[in-house]
Order: sequence, then structure tokens, then C-alpha cells
Amino acid sequence: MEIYSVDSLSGSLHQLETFLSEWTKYIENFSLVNNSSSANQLCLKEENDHLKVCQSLFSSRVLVISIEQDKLACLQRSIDFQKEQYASLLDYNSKLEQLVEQKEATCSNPSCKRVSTETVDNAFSMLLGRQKELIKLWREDIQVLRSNFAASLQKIHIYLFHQLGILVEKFQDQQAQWMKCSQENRQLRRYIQEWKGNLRVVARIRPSLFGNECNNTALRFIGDDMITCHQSLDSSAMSFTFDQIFPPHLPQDFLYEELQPIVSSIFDGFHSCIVAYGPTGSGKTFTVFGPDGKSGVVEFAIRMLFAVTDNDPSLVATISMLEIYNETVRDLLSEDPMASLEVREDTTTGDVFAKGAVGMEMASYSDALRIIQSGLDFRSTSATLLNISSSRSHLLCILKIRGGNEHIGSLYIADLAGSERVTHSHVQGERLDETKHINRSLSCLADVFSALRNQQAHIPYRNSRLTFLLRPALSKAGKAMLIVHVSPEEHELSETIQTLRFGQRARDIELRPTKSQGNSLFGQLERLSLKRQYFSIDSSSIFLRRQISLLRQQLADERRRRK
Ligand SMILES: Nc1ncnc2c1ncn2[C@@H]1O[C@H](COP(=O)(O)OP(=O)(O)OP(=O)(O)O)[C@@H](O)[C@H]1O
Repeated sequence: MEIYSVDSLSGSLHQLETFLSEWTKYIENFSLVNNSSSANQLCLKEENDHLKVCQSLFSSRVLVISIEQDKLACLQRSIDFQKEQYASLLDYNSKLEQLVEQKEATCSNPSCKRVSTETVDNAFSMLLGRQKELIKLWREDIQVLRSNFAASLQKIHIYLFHQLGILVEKFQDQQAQWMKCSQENRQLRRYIQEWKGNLRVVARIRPSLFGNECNNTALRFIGDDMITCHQSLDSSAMSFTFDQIFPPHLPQDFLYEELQPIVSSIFDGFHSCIVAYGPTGSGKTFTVFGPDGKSGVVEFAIRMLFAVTDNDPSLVATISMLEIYNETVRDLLSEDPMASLEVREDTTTGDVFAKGAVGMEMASYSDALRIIQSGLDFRSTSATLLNISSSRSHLLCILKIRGGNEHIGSLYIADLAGSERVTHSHVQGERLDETKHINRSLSCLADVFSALRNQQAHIPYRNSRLTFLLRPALSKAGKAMLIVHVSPEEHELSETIQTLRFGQRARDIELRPTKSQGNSLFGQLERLSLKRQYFSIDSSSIFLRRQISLLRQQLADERRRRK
């Protein structure tokens, strides 16, 4: 609602008063004029019109006044309402002031203050006490839990330690049993092999030189005597069985056990040979001389010889080192290692030798190592694409045992030069000539093996210097071990397969007895004696096994009793 101000109302009343006084003056003037002549009648008419205007003006003013009065009444009502509100507010304020005063009076009273502080203090200290009690209880609980935990932990430790002990014992037991069993197995296999008179063939896989043998999915080892090979992803597996397989990373010493019988056969009057065969870079020199030139097969054989000759001063051990380079035979221990030697045959004994080759007496083990090193210094090696130090010749270390003037036996250890594909090695000139000679003499060796396997009447030993010199060991009176070497690299797979095939075929060779010998009385007697040995070993191993299980039982009983 619009509220009019008091000023605007009083302005309207003032206007009305002014109008009324003007009207009175006008009436007085009119009576004066009425008293005059007719000229005054015109004037009267005008005045009459004017009066009409004034009347209408007056009636409009009256209307305004009544509106203003209404407004005034409304305003008055509003003022009254405000006044009422104000009065009630004042009343409420005074009540509030009273209350505030009362509150202030209460708070300023010291006794009242003390009471409330004490109450709060008491409540607070009570709470604090309760909290402390709770903390103490919790601490005690934690202490108990801790000691329980430590005790449990100790119990668990003792239990686990005990269990571990049992497991270790079991493991050692199993390991010993396994070692014993595999040793017996090997021994039996060796006996069967000797009985059959075969050439022993083992395979050695060198570790990858690029550290990626795990990537080679083509080669798989099955047990300790079988290897399978996939030529391509969709081809079926070829399997090769050997007398023993030496996988990569198997230390050199594992070979020694296999070598023992063949090395010791030298004292039984045999001409034996150990031949390291394989493609270039497959690890033949590593096997024969070791990485340092003194921890290979040669070093092991010499140690074995000295173990016997040291106890028998009548026995003398000698060594010769012959190199077959481009089909010429050289003596690496002679004063002129480049001189070419002739290969001759002693028709009475059947012995084959290089005429004029030095047989150096080995005074001691260290003396032997020195001699070997002096021979190796003259060996023909050179760097090729496939091997940084490739042997370009076949090397024969010939160990002989003499008793007085009598020749007892000999062992030929051959580190053959590696076969290589010229397309792979890209050799030229002198190296190409060497490669051709190497490959040709290796193929002569394969021919000899093939003739032996087929038991041909003529064995082509004389086709190469290598096979001719090895004839005593590769004949029916000889003993031989072929170590085929292969590389695990995938890009050398075809060489690997070729080498494994060569080894596999060699396994079928029977050096003795031949069919006719097998049927002879001597052959039958020999078989019988070997059979007996075989069965006596078998029965003694059964007896030993029984003894072991009995002892184990006793040990277990004793342990139980002590507890
Ligand atoms: N069993 C092994 N463990 C570790 N490294 C090996 C093993 N066999 C071979 N090697 C390494 O492989 C490389 C080639 O070996 P090695 O020279 O013996 O081959 P090779 O067959 O004699 O070759 P070549 O026919 O060309 O003379 C060498 O670096 C050698 O140290």
C-alpha cells in the first residue's frame, strides 16, 4: 500500500484555503459591478463562465481531498501498527536486558564459578583415569600377545628346521641312491658293450657361444643317452641314441668316468683310441686339451697313467705328438716340427708308426704338461669365420706304456680338425686347401667306419694318414671311443644332424668279437665269463641294496629310541 507523506497532505489543504479566499474576493467585486450599467452585463456572462470552470475545478479538488483523506487514514493505521510493534519490541528488549543482567550477576558470583570449574575438573580427571586404565590394560594385552607370538614363532622354527632336516636327509639319501644306481647302470652298460665288442660312442653338446641354447627348440635331451632333433618345425623328430650324452654346461670331469675303462685298458695290452669328432668350432680341442690346455682328456689320461706307473717303477710312460697337416705327418715334439714323416707298418706286430717320431719319456706329471704345451705351440691353427682359433690339422697324442723293453699298450687321443662347409666358412687360398684336405681325410674315416660296420673283408685304412695311423686302435684287437661334438646353435643344425648321424652309424660297429670269433671256443668262453661278471655285479648290487635298506631301518630305530 502507498503511504502518503504528511507534507503532501498539508500542501493540498493549503491550496484549498487559497482558492476559497480568492472566491470571496471575487464575490465582493461582483456586487460592485452589478450596481453599474449594462456594460456590466457582458462582464457578468464572462464571470459566469469562469464560475463554472471554478466549480468543476472545485469538485475535482474535493475528490482529491477525499482520496487524500483515505490515504491519511491508512497512513495513520500503519503508524499505529508500527507504534505497537515498537512498544512490544521495547518490552522484549527490557526483558532480555533483565535476563542478561541476571546472567551477569550469576557469572560474577565467585562461589558459583568455583563450583562449575571443580565439577569440570573432576569429570575430566575421572575420564583421564579411565583412559589410563584402559591404556594399561591394552599394554598388558599386547605384552601377552607378543610373548605368545614369539613362542609360536619359535615352535614353528623348530618344527620347520626339523622338517627341513628330514627333507635334506631324504634328499641326500635319494641322491646317493640315484648316483649309485646310475653308476651301476653305466657299469652294466659298459659290460654289455664290451661283451658286444662295440665302439663306444658318446655325444657332447657345447654351450651356446651366444647364450641362446634355450632358444634352440630343435634339440631335446631324453634321459642321459638320447637326443632328438627337428630339422624344421613341421618335420618329425629324428632320434639318436648314444652310450652317453653330455649336455651343455656339464663340467669336463663328467667325461672322465666314461674314459676310465678305455684309459686303463692300456695296461691290459690294448691299442685304444679316443677320437674327438665334429664340425669346426663344436668344442673338440676344448674336450681334448681343456680351455687352459691342461684340463682335458689328455691331462686326465696322463694322471691315470701316473697313478699306476708311480707305484711300479718298471713301467715307463712316453708321449708322441703327431700332426697331420694337408696329408703330411709332422712330429710336433721333434727338433724340426715342420719335417714330414713317413707312415710305416711293422708287418710282424701289425703296428703302424711315423718313422722317426719322438716318443718322449714323461718323468712326472708336470713334465708331461710341459711337453704337451711345447707340442701345442707348433700346432697349425688359424682364425676362420667359424672359429677364432680353428685347428687346421688333425692332432694325435700317442701315450705308450713300456715295461722294460716290452711294449705293453698304447692310447691314441685324436683331436680332429673340424669338418666345414666352404660355403659357410668362405675360406680361400691356403685355408681352402687345408679345408679340402681336412674334409677328404674325414670322409676316409667315415669309409673306414662304414666298412667296419658292414664287416667288410677290406677296410680302407690306407686311404688317409689319419686312418692308417689309427689302424691298431680301430681294428678288432683295439678299443675305441668316439666323442661326437655338436653345437647348440640353430644355424648349425644341418652340421649337427650330419654329425649325430655319423655317431649313430659308428655305434653299430663291432670291433670284437667278429661273427667267426663269436662262434669260436674262445669267443664263447669270453662271452660266458662276461656274462658271469654281469650277473655277479647284478646280484652284488641287489645284496648291497638290501644291506643299505637294513642299515637305514636300524638308523631310524636308533633315532626313535633316542627321542
Ligand atoms: N664345453 C664347453 N664349454 C665352454 N666353452 C666351450 C666348450 N666347448 C667349446 N667351447 C668354446 O667354443 C669355441 C670353439 O671350441 P673349440 O676350438 O674347442 O672347437 P673345435 O671343435 O676344436 O674347432 P676346430 O675344429 O675349428 O678346431 C671355443 O671358444 C671354446 O672355448
